[in-house]
Formats: sequence, C-alpha cells, structure tokens
Amino acid sequence: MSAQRDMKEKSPWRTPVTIIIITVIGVIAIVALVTVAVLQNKPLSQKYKYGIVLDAGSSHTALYIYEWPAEKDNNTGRVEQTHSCKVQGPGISAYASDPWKAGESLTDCMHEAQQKVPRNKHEETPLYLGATAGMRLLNMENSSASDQVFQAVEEALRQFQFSFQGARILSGQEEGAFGWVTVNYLDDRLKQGLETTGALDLGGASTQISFVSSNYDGSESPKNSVTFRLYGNDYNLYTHSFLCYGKDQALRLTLAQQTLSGPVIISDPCFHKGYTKIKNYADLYDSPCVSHRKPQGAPATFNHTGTGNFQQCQEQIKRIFNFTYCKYSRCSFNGIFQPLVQGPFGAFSAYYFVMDFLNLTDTSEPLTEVKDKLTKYCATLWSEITAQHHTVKEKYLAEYCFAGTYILTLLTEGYNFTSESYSKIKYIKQIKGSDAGWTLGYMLNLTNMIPAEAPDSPPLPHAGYVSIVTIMAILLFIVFILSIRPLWSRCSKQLHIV
Ligand SMILES: Nc1ncnc2c1ncn2[C@@H]1O[C@H](COP(=O)(O)OP(=O)(O)O)[C@@H](O)[C@H]1O
Ligand SMILES: [Ca+2]
Repeated sequence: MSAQRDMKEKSPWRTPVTIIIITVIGVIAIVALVTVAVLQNKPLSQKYKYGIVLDAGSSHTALYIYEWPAEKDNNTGRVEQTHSCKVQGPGISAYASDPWKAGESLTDCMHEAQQKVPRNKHEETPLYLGATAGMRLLNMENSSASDQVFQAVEEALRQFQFSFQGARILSGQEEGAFGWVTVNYLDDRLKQGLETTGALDLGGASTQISFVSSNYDGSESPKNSVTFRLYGNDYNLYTHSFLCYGKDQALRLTLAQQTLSGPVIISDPCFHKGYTKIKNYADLYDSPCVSHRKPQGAPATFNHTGTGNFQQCQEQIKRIFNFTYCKYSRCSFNGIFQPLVQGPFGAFSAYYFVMDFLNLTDTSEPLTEVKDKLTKYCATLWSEITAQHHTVKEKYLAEYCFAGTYILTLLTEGYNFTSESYSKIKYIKQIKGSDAGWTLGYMLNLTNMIPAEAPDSPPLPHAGYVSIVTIMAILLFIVFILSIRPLWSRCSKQLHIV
C-alpha cells in the first residue's frame, strides 16, 4: 500500500507544479490558437500597388495614376484613380514636325507622378501610353512622322524609374470596348452580373459607341463585335468608332462642305451672330478627314462669320452623315451596322464638357425642351456670350453652339436615340472619383485584373471566422478545465494531506 502511494506521489502527472504548468501551457496554447486563427483571416496591413496610363488624345494628353490593394480578390480590391495630370499644350500628334517636343511635353506630368507614387514602388509600377484618333490620323497621313513621335515619346518615358510597358495606337474597337469596361467596372456591374451600361465617348477626332444588346449575337457584322468573359459572365459587346466624327473633325467636315465653292465669306449658322474671324483654308483642310475636299484654286483665307441658327446648323450637320446605303438589317450612318440602342448609357469626355457648359445634362428634360434651350443659346449674340463667360477659353466658347448641336444630331439622327432612349443617357465626368474613359479599362486588361471566372468567395466573411474561432476556443477551454478538474482536486487533497 505504501509502495503504491510512493509510486503515485512520484508520478510527474501528480505533482502540483506539473499541474500548474499543464494549465498554463493549455491556456497559452488556446490563446495562441485563437490569435493565429483570427490573424490568418484578417487582411494584413494594407499594401498598395500602382499603375500609370497616359491618354494621348487628339487634343491633349492626360496622365492617370491608379491604386489598388496589393492582395488579390478581397472584396474591397478595387482599382481607383488617385491622381490625374493634364499635359500642357496640344496632343502628341501636333508635334509631327518637332517630334522630340512631344516627349518633352510629358515630363512635367511624369515628375508629378514621381511625387505621387511612393518612392519604393516606382520600379514595379507599370506605365502605359495609349494614343487615339489624332495619332491614327497622323499615321494614315504620314506614318514616318507618327513613328518619330512614338520614338520621342518612348525615349522620354524610359528616363523614369517606372516599368515602361510601351506606347501604341489603340484601335477604335479597343478604345470603345475599354471605355465600356471602365464604366461598368466602376459601377460594380461586372462582378455582380447586372445589366450593363452602354458607353458613349466623344473625342476631338473620333467618337465611340459601345453597348450590349439582347437581340445582337455579333454575327451580322463581326468587326463590330467584341466578346468578353468577365467574373464568370459572357458579354457580347457591340462597338464602333467613327474616325473623323469627334467634335473637332466633325466641325471641319461641316465647314468644309460649306466651302465647296471656295467663297471668301462663310455664313455659319453654328456660330453666334457677331462672331467673325479670318481663317486659313490651309488650316481647315490640314487633316485627312477633309484634305481631299479642298476646293481647286481657293483663296488663302476665308471670313468665318456666324449667323446663330440652331435649325439651320442642324441641317448642315446632318449632311455630314450618309444615310443612303446600308447592307445590313439596320445601320447608324455611313453604312455602319448598329443594332437598336438598348438600356442605360453613360456619355463622357466631350459629351460631358459640352452639355455641362450648356447646362443641358439633365436628360429627364424632354428633348424638345433641350432643343429649345439650345436654339436660344445659339441665337445669343457673340458679344453677350463673351461678356458672360470671360474666363472660358475663346476657342471652346465659340464652338459650344456647334458642339451642342452636333451632340444632339449625332445621338438622335446618327445613332437613332428616341425621346425615350435619350432619357436613359447620363452625362458623366467621373464615377466614384475615377474619370470615365478608356484608360482604366485598358490597364485592367493589361494587368489581368479582371478574371474570366468569378473568384471563389470565402464561405464566411472575416467576422464569421472570428465568431467561430472564439466559440470553439471557449468550448475547448471548458473541456480543458473539466478534464483537469479531477487532477486539481486530487492535488489539493494531497496538499491537505501534506
Ligand atoms: N472644357 C472643355 N470644353 C469643351 N470641350 C472640351 C473641354 N475639354 C476638352 N474638350 C474637348 O474634348 C475632346 C477630347 O478629345 P481627345 O480625347 O483629345 O481626342 P480623341 O479621343 O479623339 O483622340 C476635344 O474635342 C476637346 O476639345
Ligand atoms: Ca479621348
């Protein structure tokens, strides 16, 4: 009996010290388990990645910086524009005779980008330059000049520490499709598989229309069709880019058809009464959109004089669209296939600038009222317009009557928007702080940021994991306490005996 008791007393499991150690280790193990389990599912301290896109448009270049959390696929992992910089001076295509200046023009905005992106991220930050219709036209007109502009621009961009990924001309299809991706990504329509929003982009040299139509499978005109698989959903997008139908080239087209006979004075209903300016024929026809129409033996200059008449302006503008031929079931204009417009649309870039200036962004207003307001605006004397808006650039100011009329004509006559479908257009500049335009969609595509398949969403949100682990830890603790209770009571008895 005493030998047995001796053995019991010597067993390491039965000494009070051992029991205390086991208890402490047990508690530490449970606390560690809880901590590890909770931390493993908690987002680590936020680290960001950056991307830079330069939009080399026909009228100017703009730089955009985008930022997103470094970890992939968490639900807040959205890309946002954190900064934009407008390059001083004209678009890069205007530097055809001085290519190195095109490169130099970008340096101020690039220095700004160096300040905005954290120093230690420069090397890993991709930098893209995409050029649109201005460079498309220069390339058509003089491809060696366009190559030289690209060389100069690339050389300038390589001077920076960023990871330069190249400069290239986007096709009209890409420009339209990436604008659509941007709008729908920012509106959170892609991840959730919601009805998408069409995109209307009005530039200076080209204009794009892109939308998903339920009764269009892409077979009738494959060159107008782009298919995507994004977050597990298939999209069949209709898109078209009209070169020469951006607002600056459309103005040339409209003016050029009024100068066919080479008159010295052009009375233009799209400009305000009282506006008069001597302009060069050579400048007007200095674009492949109109160069073939230059009248023979025209004088060097013409007197551009406004008459301010919306109705007549609209008649002039209609004449730049060709509605006479269409080999498809239906066309917009110039023989280009287009299904009937469908669903909501976002209209950005010059659509927004012009309609915002004219106070016509409210599309719940009936179209007839919009036209009435524009009629009044166009009929306002030039002297009154300049007096009311002395801070606005004169070139823009002179052209708002034309631009507003062009927008309404393009939408209603060109794309066949009706009073009803017009009310589903929203004129937008930004969505949730990021500019509407092709740049974000372009970067998302090149960095593979939008997966084809829906990411496996975690079965529980973070809070769910924390609750489950806490409950399990409490249960474990209770079981642990219950299991060591007999040891403790034996231990206290021993202490009593001692
Ligand atoms: N504040 C403004 N008011 C009116 N038009 C503007 C304003 N800012 C920019 N624009 C116009 O927006 C258009 C932008 O086109 P841009 O992107 O440079 O050309 P593209 O996309 O055809 O290459 C140009 O016609 C430019 O004049
Ligand atoms: Ca543009």
